[in-house]
Amino acid sequence: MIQETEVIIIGAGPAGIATSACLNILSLPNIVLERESCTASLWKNKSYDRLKLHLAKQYCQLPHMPFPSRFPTFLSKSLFINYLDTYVSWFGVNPMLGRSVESALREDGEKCWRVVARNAGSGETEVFEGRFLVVATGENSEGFVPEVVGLEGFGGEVVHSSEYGNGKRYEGKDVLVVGCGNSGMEIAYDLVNCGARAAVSVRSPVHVLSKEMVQLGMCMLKLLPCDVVDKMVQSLAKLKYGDFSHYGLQTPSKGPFYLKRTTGRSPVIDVGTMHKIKTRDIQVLPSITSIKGDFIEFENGKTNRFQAIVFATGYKSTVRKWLKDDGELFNEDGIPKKRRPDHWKGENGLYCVGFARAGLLGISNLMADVGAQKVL
Ligand SMILES: Cc1cc2nc3c(=O)[nH]c(=O)nc-3n(C[C@H](O)[C@H](O)[C@H](O)COP(=O)(O)OP(=O)(O)OC[C@H]3O[C@@H](n4cnc5c(N)ncnc54)[C@H](O)[C@@H]3O)c2cc1C
Ligand SMILES: NC(=O)C1=CN([C@@H]2O[C@H](COP(=O)(O)OP(=O)(O)OC[C@H]3O[C@@H](n4cnc5c(N)ncnc54)[C@H](OP(=O)(O)O)[C@@H]3O)[C@@H](O)[C@H]2O)C=CC1
Ligand SMILES: O=C(O)C(=O)Cc1c[nH]c2ccccc12
Repeated sequence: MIQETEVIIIGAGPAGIATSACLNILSLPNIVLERESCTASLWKNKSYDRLKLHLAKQYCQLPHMPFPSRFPTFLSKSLFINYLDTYVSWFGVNPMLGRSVESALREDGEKCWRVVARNAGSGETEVFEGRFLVVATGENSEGFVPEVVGLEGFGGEVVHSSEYGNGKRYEGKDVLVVGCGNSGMEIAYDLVNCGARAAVSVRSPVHVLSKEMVQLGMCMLKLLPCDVVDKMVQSLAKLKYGDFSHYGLQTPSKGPFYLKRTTGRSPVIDVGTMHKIKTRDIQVLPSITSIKGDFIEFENGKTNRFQAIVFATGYKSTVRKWLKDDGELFNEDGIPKKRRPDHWKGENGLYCVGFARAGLLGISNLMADVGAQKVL
């Protein structure tokens, strides 16, 4: 049996549920397909316990439902999840859960998209057809772990940051966190607070700002050019944190907001990690070259023993595995070829949401991007 609708939305994270809500308001029939057993699975099941939103709440709300004024400026994960659950029920979003999309294609001459999904309950495949297809599977669909010589022989525990809840079971252990993005830097801090000895392996320069500096920068960007804002927040960062190069952390030559705009890479928003690096409670180490048993060798030639590794090495989009005939919308990494605000619209009824390289802010801005082009 083929299930027919107007719009098929793949993914029930913040982007997918926001899209369905907007369509429900317009009374446009839609089906949301979600591979996991709940909505917003990244937030509910694949992020560490102490996670808080780094951006102020006005940058993280979904369309048509502002956060209540009683909510704090920076929401905890649980408050954000409560908000998402309320959003889903308020706008009648009703995803079909346990449906992992295996292919989506639009054959030549056909007027609709045909989507095949595996039902986790029955194990059978199901077919859906719709005039429009919205890809909302996210930039963080799958954890990325790099190939490291000798990793398979490592004796300790190895997890990706998406599997890390908290540091309780690492108490008293030596743990290496690979990657110094927001996940890696916060997990290292959490590990030390839980009684582990943590080190972070860093391969590239990184900006570190406080959440207040980011908030100030975002306000100033409405009035001032990016390079001026970058200079101001970098001066504030230097005043607050000082020079971290002698601890092993270099600063990029381009500014933090310029890099966010041009590459999507976020600055690290410090949650206390920098102080722990200063007090040498967290060690900064260079890239890994190889692993021999429990010993990990680094680019500076030094070798240290670790009992666990957390790969906080980022994520991959999985669009390329199942989306066929996407025209020119996505590149080979499953990320839109065009930059915001032109990134969301493909051809033949194909759209994507949540790929603006701007987190929740990109989803929050969705209606502004669409409105600016007068499509709806
Ligand atoms: C640890 C962590 C913390 C973050 N914190 C912030 C933050 O504080 N602020 C911020 O702005 N951004 C943050 N982000 C970025 C985050 O990705 C976005 O905020 C937001 O979750 C993106 O929403 P999304 O709906 O586009 O993607 P997701 O939330 O990833 O949702 C995509 C959904 O698609 C489903 N899916 C994937 N493939 C398939 C398939 N083949 N078939 C069916 N369903 C599928 C997934 O199961 C998932 O539920 C964070 C990311 C991580 C990893
Ligand atoms: N509270 C919040 O708001 C939070 C937000 N986030 C957001 O979620 C998204 C994902 O963040 P995150 O999980 O930190 O992933 P990121 O992609 O931001 O960071 C990955 C890190 O791993 C490094 N890395 C990748 N491959 C290798 C390799 N082969 N060897 C060594 N290092 C490697 C990268 O270095 P390189 O720079 O050299 O590529 C980078 O430092 C980001 O947008 C982030 O801002 C995450 C956590 C908390
Ligand atoms: O949390 C993220 O990864 C984001 O992309 C959110 C975000 C959007 N614009 C920014 C500018 C500076 C820091 C974070 C963000």
